[in-house]
Amino acid sequence: MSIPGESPILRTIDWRGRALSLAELRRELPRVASASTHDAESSVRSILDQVRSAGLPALRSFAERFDGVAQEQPKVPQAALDRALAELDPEIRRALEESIARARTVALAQRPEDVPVQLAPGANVTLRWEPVRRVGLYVPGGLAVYPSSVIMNVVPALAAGVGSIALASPPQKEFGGLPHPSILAAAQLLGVSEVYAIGGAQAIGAFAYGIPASAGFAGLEPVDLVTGPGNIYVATAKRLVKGVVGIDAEAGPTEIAILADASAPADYVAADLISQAEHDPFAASVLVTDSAELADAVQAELAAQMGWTKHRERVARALAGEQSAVVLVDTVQQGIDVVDAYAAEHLEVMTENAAAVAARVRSAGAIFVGPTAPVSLGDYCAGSNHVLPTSGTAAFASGLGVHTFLRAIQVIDYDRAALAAVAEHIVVLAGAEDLPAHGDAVSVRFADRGATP
Ligand SMILES: NC(=O)c1ccc[n+]([C@@H]2O[C@H](COP(=O)([O-])OP(=O)(O)OC[C@H]3O[C@@H](n4cnc5c(N)ncnc54)[C@H](O)[C@@H]3O)[C@@H](O)[C@H]2O)c1
Ligand SMILES: N[C@H](CO)Cc1c[nH]c[nH+]1
Ligand SMILES: [Zn+2]
Repeated sequence: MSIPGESPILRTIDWRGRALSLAELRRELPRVASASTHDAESSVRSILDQVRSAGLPALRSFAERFDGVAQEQPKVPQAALDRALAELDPEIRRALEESIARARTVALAQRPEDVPVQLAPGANVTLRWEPVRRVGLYVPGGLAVYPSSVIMNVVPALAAGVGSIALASPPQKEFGGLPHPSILAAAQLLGVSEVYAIGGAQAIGAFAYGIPASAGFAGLEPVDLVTGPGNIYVATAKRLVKGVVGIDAEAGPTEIAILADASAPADYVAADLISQAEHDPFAASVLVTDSAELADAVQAELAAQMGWTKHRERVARALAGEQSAVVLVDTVQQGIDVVDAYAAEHLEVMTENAAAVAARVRSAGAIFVGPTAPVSLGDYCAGSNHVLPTSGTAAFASGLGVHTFLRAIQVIDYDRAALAAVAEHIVVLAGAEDLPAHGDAVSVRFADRGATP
């Protein structure tokens, strides 16, 4: 299928006959978005500093500079939320409602139970799940607008029992400086009324540090946790405010890796690679295959499909970037080793016995099994969450879910007899650590206090 003389869309990394080295893989298939995150760091740091020190005037100036919007204050009035839902296209409303229903079913089922453990009569340790008090949810709106990300952020937060939710999305010039109406409508559908027209790093700063009230603006209370996806500026800002507030995983520019063998339909593979490349020029699309024939067929399909795909310029930049490639391997097992080392945000498995192969994968934000589970399904309507770890952080981080919005509190409840049973061990260990006051704090409870006067 490859067209002789036509240059391939994706570069090829030939890993056949080579042992896998994580360091080499990282060098040959770099996360360009991650490298650019470091470049963005100094400008993002300055944005955050200005938001922290100047508050509202800084937000105004960034809205003007980055979004081309003259903004008095960023809070979206309730009337605008009402209007957005009233005017929402009924077909889009039905699709959003289906997406919400599926996400909610999954999120509610994933709520963990408390874990009470009795170690002896009167000796109890319980793991108690408590929702985060107040969260700030970011919904992107630069190159594309993401009402689906409203759902992915809000539904698990509500399922976890978060009591206070603020949401921010970039102001849009063509909508009078408000976020896109579909975003407002999705927020209103979910009952979120604290919505701000703030984009990028400045939104993350506003959530982390809060914005004091001033004339005509009631202020923005700082949050305890910031979640949500975004471009390199958003991802960098989240990384920089971590510690001041909690963050979910890094959910930066989108990535798709596809592990496929000769059984995979080349047109599906190409369509899926393009689907995620259309998010961002920094998006990564990677095919890992043991079939040189499939690789050729996918290259030809990419060339054909790029002829008609709407955002072909963005897609072409993403596919031509160093972050995108075809990786040729000897076997599907070697392919599993490569995708494990790569730890993609999204991994599709399109091989014979896809479920069995997927079960052997250890690192990915989400795994899509077989030819009828494309990433687009998870983006909108699978019931799974599309806010997922990027840049290899899937090696240690998870996608957004109810767990993101919960904290595990350990509750220790020992009665006197239960404490007495371990008192000696505590005194001994405290002595071994040369922290005798720790032992004394136990011994005092068993000392004879004499008769009460
Ligand atoms: N990993 C995930 O879970 C996930 C999910 C959905 C979307 N995404 C990603 O989210 C991103 C959305 O990006 P987007 O750009 O469309 O929207 P965005 O809302 O993330 O970014 C737009 C904002 O970026 C800021 N900005 C633009 N240029 C800037 C500059 N030069 N300096 C500082 N700030 C600047 C502006 O404030 C603007 O409002 C894409 O990369 C997409 O792949 C990731
Ligand atoms: N693929 C994105 C996650 O990286 C999510 C998304 C939203 N809309 C379309 N796609
Ligand atoms: Zn997508």
